[in-house]
Amino acid sequence: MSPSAIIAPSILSADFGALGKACSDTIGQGADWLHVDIMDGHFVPNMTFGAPVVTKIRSHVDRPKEALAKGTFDCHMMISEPKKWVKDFQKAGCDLYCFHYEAAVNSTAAESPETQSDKKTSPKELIKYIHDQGMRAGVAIKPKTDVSVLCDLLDNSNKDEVPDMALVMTVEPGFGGQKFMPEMMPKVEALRKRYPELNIEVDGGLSEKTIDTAADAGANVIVAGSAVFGAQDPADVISKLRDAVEKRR
Ligand SMILES: O=C(CO)[C@@H](O)[C@H](O)COP(=O)(O)O
Repeated sequence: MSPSAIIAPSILSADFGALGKACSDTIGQGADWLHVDIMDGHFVPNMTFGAPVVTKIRSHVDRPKEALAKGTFDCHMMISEPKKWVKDFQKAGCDLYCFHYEAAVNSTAAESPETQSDKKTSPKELIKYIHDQGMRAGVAIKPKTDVSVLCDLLDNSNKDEVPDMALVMTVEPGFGGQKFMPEMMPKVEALRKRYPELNIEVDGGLSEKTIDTAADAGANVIVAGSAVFGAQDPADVISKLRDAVEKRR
């Protein structure tokens, strides 16, 4: 049986002027996780916010002890230097640090003084580093990236270096409100077939109209920004997204 449905509203579509309340409201409306889009204006052509904002919004959400409980902060790091910010986000209350494979393989920047000699960190080293800080690690791929890069990481026998979640982007990262790309579904199908228990997240253009396609392919972690925060009844949308995933398990 595949893992249970996890609905993670993307707060990119929330009211940034009242972000703390928006986060606690969406958890109250049935969301499991909060999907927090971190953009640096370099890896993607848009900017959001950094760790200090995560610290503040974290204080608005109850945090049960279990790591994968309601209110898990699922931070989607659309940034060019993913290793540089691991410790800051851990301190801020991030539970799941999801970096982009493309950023990790291209990152050549020096980070904190302790890692300055280590100019390049491989994705598997970065996963271990995230685990060492006590967070779960996710790896995201952009639409043009082949799913085989995720399989290579997931097939590693050293569990410390294996991601806890795979994120298949269903839009080009950078903005909310874009059109879902159904042509990404073969990636999700391939992952689900090979890793029945993996948390597979899809992100971009998910709504009541597109959820069946994603759920049929095997996605169980559903990110939805405009569909939830733009809804008259967000609780109803969250419930419908969940039902669509659950009925296929
Ligand atoms: O990562 C991103 C965009 O880069 C997403 O998380 C979007 O914020 C999802 O928004 P919708 O497509 O659901 O409106």
